[in-house]
Amino acid sequence: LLLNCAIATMMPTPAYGLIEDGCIVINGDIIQWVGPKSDLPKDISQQDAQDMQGRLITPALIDCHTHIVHGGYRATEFEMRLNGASYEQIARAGGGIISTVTDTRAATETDLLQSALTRVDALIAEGVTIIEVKSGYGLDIDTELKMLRVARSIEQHRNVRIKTSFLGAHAVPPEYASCPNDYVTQVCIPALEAAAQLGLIDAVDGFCESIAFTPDQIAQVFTRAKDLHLPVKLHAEQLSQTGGTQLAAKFGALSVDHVEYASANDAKVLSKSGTVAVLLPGAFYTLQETRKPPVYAFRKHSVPMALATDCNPGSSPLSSILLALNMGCIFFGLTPEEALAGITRHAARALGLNDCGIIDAGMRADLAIWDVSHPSELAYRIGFNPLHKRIFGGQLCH
Ligand SMILES: O=C(O)CC[C@@H]1NC(=O)NC1=O
Ligand SMILES: [Fe+3]
Repeated sequence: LLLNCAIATMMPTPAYGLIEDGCIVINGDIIQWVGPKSDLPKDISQQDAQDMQGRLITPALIDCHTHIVHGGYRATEFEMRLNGASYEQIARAGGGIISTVTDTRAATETDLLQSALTRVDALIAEGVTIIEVKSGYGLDIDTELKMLRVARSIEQHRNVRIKTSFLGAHAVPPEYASCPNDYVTQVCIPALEAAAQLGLIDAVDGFCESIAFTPDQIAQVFTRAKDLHLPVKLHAEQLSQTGGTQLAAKFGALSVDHVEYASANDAKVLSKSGTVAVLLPGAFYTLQETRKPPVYAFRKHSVPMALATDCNPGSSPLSSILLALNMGCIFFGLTPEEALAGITRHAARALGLNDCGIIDAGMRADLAIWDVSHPSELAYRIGFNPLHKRIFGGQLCH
C-alpha cells in the first residue's frame, strides 16, 4: 500500500489522469486498486503501508524504440557530420550502419551484452522497465540471430522486460550492394524465419528510405511477417517521403517511427489503422534535421504519439529517455502531458502491450516514484534525473 502520493495514472482524462492525494494497492506483481485516499476501501490492510511523502508516482517508463545492442561506436563519423557531411553522404561512403555491422559481426555475444548493459543501466536509472531492442546490425543470418539472443538475454541480467524486433531490412550489406533484392530473399527473409522459429522476435521492423529499402522490398518482408503471425512496425518517412507510412498502415503496423516527412494524408491513414507515431527527437537532434513530424496532423486525426531514444551508435547515441521527453516538447512541440503519454501509455501501445503504460487495477505493478510534485517537471528539466525509486513487478528494485 503506497500512501500520500500524487498519482499520474496516465489514463486519458483528466490531464495526466492525475489523482492529487492518492493511494495505490499492490498485490504481488499486479495493481489491485488505485484512487483518492478518501476512497480507499476499508478492508485494505494498512499493515505494510509505505508513506510516499507527497512524491509523484507515474507508470514506469517504456523506451519503445532502441538499437541498444550493437558493436563498436561511431564518434569519428560524429566529427565528419560536424564538418558538414550529411547522413546520406556518410552512408553512401560506406560509413553509417555498415560500419557498425562490421563491428557487430566481429563482436562476441559477451561483448555485445556487456556494452548493451551499460546503456540499459542508464535507462533503468531513469525509471524504465520495458525496452524494445532491434536487430539490424548483423545483415547475415548468424549475426542477426546473435543480436537477438543477446537482446533476449538482457532480462536474465537486469530487472526489465525486453521486447525484440527483427530489423534485417535495416541496410543492404556490401556483399549484396549490387543486388538488394537478393539480400531480401536470400538473407533477410530466411533470417526472419529462423528468428521466428527460435522464438527470438516479438515484431518485425524495416527501414523504408532512399538509402535503405523500397516499399516493395519492405512489403515482401512484411508479408512473410504476417504469414508468421508477427506484428510489424516501420522506420518510415525519416529523410524523405517514400510511401513507407502508407505501406505500414496497410499492414496494420503497431507503429511508424521517425515520420518527420509524413504528410497530413498519412496521418489520416494512420488513424484508421490504429498505428502509433513514434517520434525520435534524438535522431532529429543528432542529424541536425530541420523537417519536423506533423504533430498538428497527428493531433487532428487522433494518431497516438510515442517518444523513444532510438538509442543507436550513429544517428541517435542517446541513452536518456528523460532527455527524449524534453526534446519531444522543445523540438516537436508536444505538451508535457503528450510527451509523458509518449513514454508510457502510447509507448506500450507501440509495442502491442496492454498490461502496462497506465496505473489502473489489473495492470502490472511497474511504477516510477519521483522527487517531484507535478508530472510536467519530468519534461521541464534538462539533464536532471529526479527518480526516487523504481518498482518492477511489485518489487522495489534498482
Ligand atoms: O546510424 C545508425 O546506425 C542507425 C540509424 C537509424 N536506423 C534507421 O533506420 N534510421 C536511423 O536513424
Ligand atoms: Fe531506429
